[in-house]
Amino acid sequence: MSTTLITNISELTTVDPENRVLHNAAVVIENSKIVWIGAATEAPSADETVDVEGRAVLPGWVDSHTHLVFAGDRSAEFEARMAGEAYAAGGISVTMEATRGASDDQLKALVRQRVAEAVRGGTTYLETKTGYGLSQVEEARHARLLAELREAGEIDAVTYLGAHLVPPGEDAQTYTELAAGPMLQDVKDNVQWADVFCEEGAFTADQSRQVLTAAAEAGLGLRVHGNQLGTGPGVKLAAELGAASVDHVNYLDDEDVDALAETWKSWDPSERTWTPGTVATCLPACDLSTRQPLAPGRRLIDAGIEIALASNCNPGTSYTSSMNFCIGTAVLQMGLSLAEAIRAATYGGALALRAQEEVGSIEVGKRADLHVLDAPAAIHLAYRPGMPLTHSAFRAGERVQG
Ligand SMILES: N=CN[C@@H](CCC(=O)O)C(=O)O
Ligand SMILES: [Zn+2]
Repeated sequence: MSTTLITNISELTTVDPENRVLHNAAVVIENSKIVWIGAATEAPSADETVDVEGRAVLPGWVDSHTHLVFAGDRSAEFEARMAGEAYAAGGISVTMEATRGASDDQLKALVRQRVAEAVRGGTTYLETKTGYGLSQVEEARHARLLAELREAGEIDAVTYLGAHLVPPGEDAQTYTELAAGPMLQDVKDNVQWADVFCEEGAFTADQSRQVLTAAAEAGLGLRVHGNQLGTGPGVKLAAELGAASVDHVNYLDDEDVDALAETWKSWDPSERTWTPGTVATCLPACDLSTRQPLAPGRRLIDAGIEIALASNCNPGTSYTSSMNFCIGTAVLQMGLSLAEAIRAATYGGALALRAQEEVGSIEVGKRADLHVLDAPAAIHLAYRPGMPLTHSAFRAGERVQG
C-alpha cells in the first residue's frame, strides 16, 4: 500500500455533485484511488509528496469519442475543404484503403502514438473505435488489436463501428446484414460498445436500428453518430433505443431536443442518482474542421440534457486529441461557462461511457485521474487558448505525464 500527497494546489476543480472549487487544497492518493481531499494545511502525511507549486488541478479529461485505428493521410482533403469543398462521408473509404494495408504492429504503434499524444494533453480515460476496416476480417482485426491495448491498460473502452460507411461497390442492405450478423459476432467479445453512423450517405434509420438492435442483443452498450451533416433520424433513434450517447448533434429540431430531454427525466443531476439518459456529445474540433455550425451545447444544457465534450480524433474530420482546445472553444464560442465545459469533458464523458462511478470527478473513492495545469486557475484554458497548459497528469494514481 503506497500513499501520495499532492499539495499546494491553488485551485482544485472537483466536478463533484456540489461543483466545489477548493483553494489552497491537497489530495491524497492511495494506490489507484483518491482517499482524501481538503485544505492543504490539514492534509495527512503520505509516503510521497508532490508539490504542484500553486498550479490548478482538475479531473483528467475523459475523451469519450475517438477513432485512433487508422493509417494514411487526408491532409489534402482537409486543405480542399478549407478552400470551399464540403465534407462528405465518402472520405472514410480513403482511410479504409490505407488502414487495410497496415500490419498489426504498424496499427498498434500508430494507436499508441496517438494515445500518448492524448495523455500529453491531460486525457486519462479514453474510448476509441473500429470503423476503418469495413470488412469482417478487418473489423475483427481492429477490435482484437484494441482489446489487447485495453487489456494492457493503455485505453479504457472500445467501440465497434462496423456501420461507419457502406464500402464502395457493396450493396447497402447486404453490408448491413453483415455488420448486424457475422461481423458483430466476430467482434463482440473484444468490445464494450456498438456505434453506427446514421446519416445521409452512411446508414439509414432502419439500417442503423438493425445493427444497434443486434448489438444490444449481443450485450453491447449503444452509441450513435447522428445529425452531423443535417437534420435526420439519428438523435431520435438514439433516444428510442436508450443509447448512452448520441454524438455530433449539430442539426437539431425541437423534437430532437425534446426526445433527448425525455431520457433525462429519471435522473437527478444534483444527487447524480437514478438512471442516466442519452448524453449529447459535442465535438467542437470536428465542427470547426468540417465548417459545420458548432453543436448547440448551450441549448442542450438549458433543456436539462447532460452533454459531453470529446475530441473525435480521426484523420477525416478532426485530427486532434486536444481536449484543452475543445474546452477553449466551448467557452469562447459555444456559450458554455468554464465549469460547464470542464464538467462536460470529465463527468459528461464518463456518463457517456457509463463510467461515472469510476472516473470523471475528484471524489474520495474514485480512480485517481488528475490533470495538473501549468496555470494557477483553470480559466487559463480559455484565456490562453493554444498554449501548452498541461503540466502533468496522473492516471489511476500513476504519473503518466510530466
Ligand atoms: N462521422 C463519422 N465519422 C467520423 C469521420 C470519419 C472520417 O471522415 O474519416 C466522425 O466522427 O466525424
Ligand atoms: Zn466519430
